Amino acid sequence: MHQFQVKVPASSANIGPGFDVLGMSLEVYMTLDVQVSDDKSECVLTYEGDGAEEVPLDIHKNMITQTALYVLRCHDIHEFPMATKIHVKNPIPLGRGMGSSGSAAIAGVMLANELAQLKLSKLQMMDYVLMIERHPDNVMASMMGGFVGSFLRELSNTEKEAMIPSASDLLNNKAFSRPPENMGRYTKLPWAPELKALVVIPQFHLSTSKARSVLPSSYTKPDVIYNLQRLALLTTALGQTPVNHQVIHEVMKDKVHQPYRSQLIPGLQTILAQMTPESQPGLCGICLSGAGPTILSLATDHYEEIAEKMLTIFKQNNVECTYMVLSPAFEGASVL
Ligand SMILES: Nc1ncnc2c1ncn2[C@@H]1O[C@H](COP(=O)(O)OP(=O)(O)O)[C@@H](O)[C@H]1O
Ligand SMILES: N[C@@H](CCOP(=O)(O)O)C(=O)O
Repeated sequence: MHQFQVKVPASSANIGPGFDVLGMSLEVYMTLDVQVSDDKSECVLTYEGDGAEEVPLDIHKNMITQTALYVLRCHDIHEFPMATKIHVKNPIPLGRGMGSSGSAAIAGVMLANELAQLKLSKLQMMDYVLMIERHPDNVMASMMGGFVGSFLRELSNTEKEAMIPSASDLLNNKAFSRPPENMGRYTKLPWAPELKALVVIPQFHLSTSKARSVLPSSYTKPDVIYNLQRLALLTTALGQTPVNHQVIHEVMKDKVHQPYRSQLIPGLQTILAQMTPESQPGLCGICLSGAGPTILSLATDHYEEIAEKMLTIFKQNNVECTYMVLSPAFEGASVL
């Protein structure tokens, strides 16, 4: 009997101006409890947690097991070992901007790595994750842990061909290509210990693909410079202690994705305009978490007051929410 547990944290990506660059892992974990026995029974997938009514239990339709089967196919293995039993416990809200799809892709790659004893490192596993997620910010933070900056190296023309099949076609075995090697690069960034993440989670879903589809294909030079200036200072400001609330608030502003996504998230513009360190003691910065609709606030205290103010504004826009106060998950994804 081979037993193991895969544990993957949620993430909050972008952190304002760091679109597709910055992300932080959050102490909300999805776990997979896996048993492989010697009997000849079928593979069984069970699930509890967010979205239980929508997550498919067919291993050829569930994103976690589809990802695992894709990784196995890349190693000329075409099925799970007989009698593999996988129980998923997932508190990460689906489709809310807390990295659920990234965490699912990571879990699937780590599942394959363990089942087939592929002995892939975290960075080697990231190549497979990036064939599914295609941007490194959320998944590098979940995989490596903490506050993380990342980028994708330039690919050769041959390597670019490997990226032609869509993630969906790879997952559904409608196309096949192996990942280019060492695609992702990252660095762990300092984090001020007094900073906590307050996530206010609207009850409606917003798919990342939808939220990416409303972004323009080009930007003005002033808007690019606006984000570059803030991004450069943000990576330092979040690591300095004591934190400077006013500086963090200013350098967490964005003009690359949030203005275009506000049409999809009622209340976002009002919240970003009204929530400042002056109006909300304890608040540092505030931004969309990933592709949304969740909003991330970084604060040093008064978390409940900050949350209640945002819940009120969302309620005025007919949006019901929940909230969590979280620290970064500094250890990232793991197999126990
Ligand atoms: N634990 C999971 N198990 C299976 N599928 C998942 C899981 N988590 C996420 N997904 C898939 O990813 C989708 C959400 O991905 P996405 O739109 O990128 O939103 P998010 O901001 O949560 O990453 C879900 O609708 C589901 O199809
Ligand atoms: N940079 C991406 C981040 C998506 O994060 P997710 O948690 O919503 O999957 C984007 O903003 O599209």
